[in-house]
Amino acid sequence: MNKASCHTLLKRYLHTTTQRCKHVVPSNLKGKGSSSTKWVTRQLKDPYVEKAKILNYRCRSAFKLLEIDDSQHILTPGHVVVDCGAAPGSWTQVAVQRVNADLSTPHKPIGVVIAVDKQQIHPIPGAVVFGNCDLLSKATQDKVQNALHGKQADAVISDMAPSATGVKEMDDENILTLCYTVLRFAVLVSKIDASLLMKMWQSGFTSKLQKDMERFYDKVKIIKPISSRSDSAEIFLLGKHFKGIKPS
Ligand SMILES: C[S@@+](CC[C@H](N)C(=O)[O-])C[C@H]1O[C@@H](n2cnc3c(N)ncnc32)[C@H](O)[C@@H]1O
Repeated sequence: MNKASCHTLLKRYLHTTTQRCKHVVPSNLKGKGSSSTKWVTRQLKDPYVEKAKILNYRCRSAFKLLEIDDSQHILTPGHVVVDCGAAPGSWTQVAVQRVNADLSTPHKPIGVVIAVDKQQIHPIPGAVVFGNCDLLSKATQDKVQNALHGKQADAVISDMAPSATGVKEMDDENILTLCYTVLRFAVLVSKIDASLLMKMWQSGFTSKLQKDMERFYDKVKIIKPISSRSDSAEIFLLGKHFKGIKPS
């Protein structure tokens, strides 16, 4: 293949992939010839990208949640789940499948999944979606709480991440702000025994966050799924068995 047709092929692939999973193209790579080519090459080699296309997931991230849930059992038929930072929607797709999976008892109540993101989310059958809604704002948090119609969440899951600036200290602080927002929100909307799964970038703040989660959850562990790229600082903190808020 000559250089021109290779470039056309990569451009076409980049176009179709970004239609599915816009946020995955790191903004600092967009428009930069060799870096974006490197990114496309990595995508082409990534088996999870291909698998996501075959299984109709909007994003390769689906496999991280599938993998975590297979071993940790966070999502159960009938569950109420809040998915924070949900766009383009692959975690929501997985959650909808898992909370509605019990076909053996047709009258069992079906699960509820509420998805929220500050970007647009295209409709996901079986989920209530709030796109263009920033979870840092009280208005968004109120909207999600109202959509729960008095129910409490069995699981709050968050794959939220800020746009990376490239300045590590700033990026670490930005994701930490998101994590504490999710923790506070989870404490507000969760039922006793609920779970909280959230993404964090490994940093000096990780153990403090883990300790703070332990005030509210019986068990807190750090998970790095195989499907999470090994060169990424991404980790997931999982809190299980929400203890509720004890009066001090
Ligand atoms: C890695 S993506 C999530 C991918 C998603 N879990 C999936 O499987 O499709 C991170 C998302 O966090 C969202 N996000 C970042 N800050 C946010 C905020 N303050 N409120 C809501 N969403 C936010 C971004 O817009 C982005 O869509």
